[in-house]
Amino acid sequence: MNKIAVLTSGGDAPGMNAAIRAVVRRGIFKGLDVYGVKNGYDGLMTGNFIQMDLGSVGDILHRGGTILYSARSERFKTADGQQQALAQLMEVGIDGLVVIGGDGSFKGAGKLTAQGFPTIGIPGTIDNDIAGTDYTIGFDTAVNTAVEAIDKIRDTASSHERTYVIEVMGRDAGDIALWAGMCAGAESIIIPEANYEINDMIDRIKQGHERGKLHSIIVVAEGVCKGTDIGNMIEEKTGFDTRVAVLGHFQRGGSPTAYDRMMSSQMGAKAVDLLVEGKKGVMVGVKNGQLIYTPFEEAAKDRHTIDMSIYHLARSLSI
Ligand SMILES: Nc1ncnc2c1ncn2[C@@H]1O[C@H](COP(=O)(O)OP(=O)(O)O)[C@@H](O)[C@H]1O
Ligand SMILES: O=P(O)(O)OC[C@H]1O[C@](O)(COP(=O)(O)O)[C@@H](O)[C@@H]1O
Ligand SMILES: [Mg+2]
Repeated sequence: MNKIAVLTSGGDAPGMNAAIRAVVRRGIFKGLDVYGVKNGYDGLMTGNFIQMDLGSVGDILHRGGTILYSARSERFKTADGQQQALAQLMEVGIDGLVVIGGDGSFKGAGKLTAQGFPTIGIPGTIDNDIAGTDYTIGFDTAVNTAVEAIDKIRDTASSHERTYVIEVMGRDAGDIALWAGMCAGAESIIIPEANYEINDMIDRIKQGHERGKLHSIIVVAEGVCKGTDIGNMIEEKTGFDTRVAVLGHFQRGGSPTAYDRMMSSQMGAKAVDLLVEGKKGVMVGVKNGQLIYTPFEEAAKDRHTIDMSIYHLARSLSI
């Protein structure tokens, strides 16, 4: 293994830059030439490579986003697109590729491995929705951003005695909603992993009101429904003054937390070490605090699980 490349793909996540830095610096430390691929799989197909030196990743550890840019590429999903990417990798003489991204990106990386090209994945998505790892880079920062926003909304909700529905990100997963809801003391948390009963939620809001709790915070994961749908139902069934806030892409930006920087640094270095050891077709992950790796197919086969004990605890603490 002499030359490796790294790219970021799918939705960006705070900590991706820290992971790029770790891949580049660990690669150079191990005597490798390291290339960055710009614009994810799009750049792989068009040969948008740049050689990275130690200074190229200076001053990025603390920055959100990704200096390599990210993309979602429909063309790369085709066999033709994948052949084109392999041809570009051959032309530059790249021996191994590190893909920082989410579940979709690893399906793509798996296709390259199936053609014999060594690829290693690093889980980078705010959604924390990847099986084979307890943690994905960016989740902690996104949750902290959401909690900070909800705390601020609570101030005004309380002053105006309003009910607030807050829609957070999570395409198919409720992790951000669960953690943000728990940590910001939401009265109800609505996630795709648990059946929600609208009447139960309404009863909880009404019971709170009867006890003198005149504002309520409901957190809903975007994967369940729109916050406005819940807001309209609440207003209709309670008559309480209700507002809806959609946190949106705000959750994807910002300086990564210390935890995200730590995970990015460890996973980035581990990915390079695995390539050097001759591993391919695996995703780096963390289980019970230990760095591990899982074949892409296994990570894709299993469904990511959420800790439902947190859901039940949150319900019991927000009565
Ligand atoms: N089945 C697939 N085969 C090949 N490439 C894929 C496949 N699924 C996704 N990809 C590639 O990975 C990119 C990122 O996937 P996406 O699901 O958008 O984000 P994420 O990786 O964050 O989950 C897609 O735009 C596409 O180029
Ligand atoms: O940036 P886009 O294309 O609007 O995508 C939004 C989606 O991306 C995410 O922010 C992150 O998801 P991925 O990491 O799978 O790309 C989801 O929470 C959200 O549903
Ligand atoms: Mg995804």
